[in-house]
Amino acid sequence: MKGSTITSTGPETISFLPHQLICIDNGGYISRIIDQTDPDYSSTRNAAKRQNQLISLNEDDFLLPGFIDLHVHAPQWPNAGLALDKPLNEWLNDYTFPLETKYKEVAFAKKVYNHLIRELVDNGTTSALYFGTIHNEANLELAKACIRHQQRGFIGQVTMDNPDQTPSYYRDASAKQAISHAETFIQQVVDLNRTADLKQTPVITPRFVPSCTPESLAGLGALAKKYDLPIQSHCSESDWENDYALTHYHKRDAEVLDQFGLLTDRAIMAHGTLLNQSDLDLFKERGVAIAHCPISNAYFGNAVLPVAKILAQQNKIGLGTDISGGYSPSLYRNIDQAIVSSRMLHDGVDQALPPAKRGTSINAITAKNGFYLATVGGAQSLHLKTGQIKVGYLADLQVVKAPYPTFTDQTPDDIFEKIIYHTTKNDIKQVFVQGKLAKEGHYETQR
Ligand SMILES: O=c1[nH]c(=O)c2nc[nH]c2[nH]1
Repeated sequence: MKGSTITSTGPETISFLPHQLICIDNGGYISRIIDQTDPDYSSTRNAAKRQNQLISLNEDDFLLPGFIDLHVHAPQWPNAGLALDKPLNEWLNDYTFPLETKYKEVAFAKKVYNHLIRELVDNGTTSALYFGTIHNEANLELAKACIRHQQRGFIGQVTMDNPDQTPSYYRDASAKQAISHAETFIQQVVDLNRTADLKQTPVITPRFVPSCTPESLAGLGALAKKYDLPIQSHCSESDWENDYALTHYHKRDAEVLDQFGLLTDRAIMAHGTLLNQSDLDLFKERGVAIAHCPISNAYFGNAVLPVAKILAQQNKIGLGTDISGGYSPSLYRNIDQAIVSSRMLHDGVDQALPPAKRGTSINAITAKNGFYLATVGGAQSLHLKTGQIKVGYLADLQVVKAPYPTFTDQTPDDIFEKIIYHTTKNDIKQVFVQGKLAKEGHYETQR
């Protein structure tokens, strides 16, 4: 591939390099990056051209790493944009659970999941961490849709067996049955992977503390250990959820998950808007990552996650769309919202207060911080060697056409910021996952 690359090199930094040749090996890894000043540049480019394997980007195209979405409720895609003004508990009971129960029909699952995965890939998302439903067969359709559309999926069979907090029409019959279904799903994905080029990963998925019994939480902790698998759940996502843990376990939400062996360095906890300092310290000690879902948090979070503080104290953190608590399938829009929310956290929101009392001491985040979360932060959270354009890393890439013409001279930082704020799926011309084309562009090879 020949063109300009933009990649995150740290929370505050990017590298912007024009005229690069990115060589990708047969396994889908970046094997070499050659600068135009390198004596091998012309011969390598010409050899690729002769073999009909050169993809050349235009001057106003840029090669970025694919994005990593750390929190998607796949079955909620038909509800994206609905009922966001309801409180979390009401939203779950009146909108979300009635929809999720429909996935007992495999044909419905197949239709929705194929549409969703296509949409996410078209928006530049090359890896994603999914909540499915309690239905084994539907979850398997989700894994198949990821393979079909060439996306690296991490897929959870959701566990929710607490009769006090789940409706009778949508719950696991017992803790024992929930654990057995979770184990069956792990084996089904292992079987599916035998014939798949792009491997999918099963994920241990207690929905959240309120919807599980202590027995299922303990069983899932044991299963995660037995198979050494990633774990996902929600943690301290709202006042209601925090109060539930305090009332029922006399512990904080994070401490309950920890008690059951669910906070490991492969765990990714969604939201965390109300994590306190001791929770964050516990997360850091255990290596737990936070999936920051800024659009969803604006509706259900009851607070703004202090991202600058979390980055400064080096907790693991990435970004999630949280479909359908978040309405947008685009991580670009979630980066934008993360920046906007952080500015409001810093400056404050109550205009009746004097400026000195209005905000907080937590700094606003930048486009570079957001880009880091959507790429490097996500990759670290999932233990993936991707998220950067770097030798030895997976070639998970997106080709973005600068959304608007440049009317004036622009620095690399200007170009980068405009891409972050303006890119829509129509500006993403091609997407590659593990070196293979996942979104068709209109490129001629060999230009
Ligand atoms: O944003 C959310 N979406 C959900 O589906 C959910 N379930 C528990 N807690 C949740 N939060």
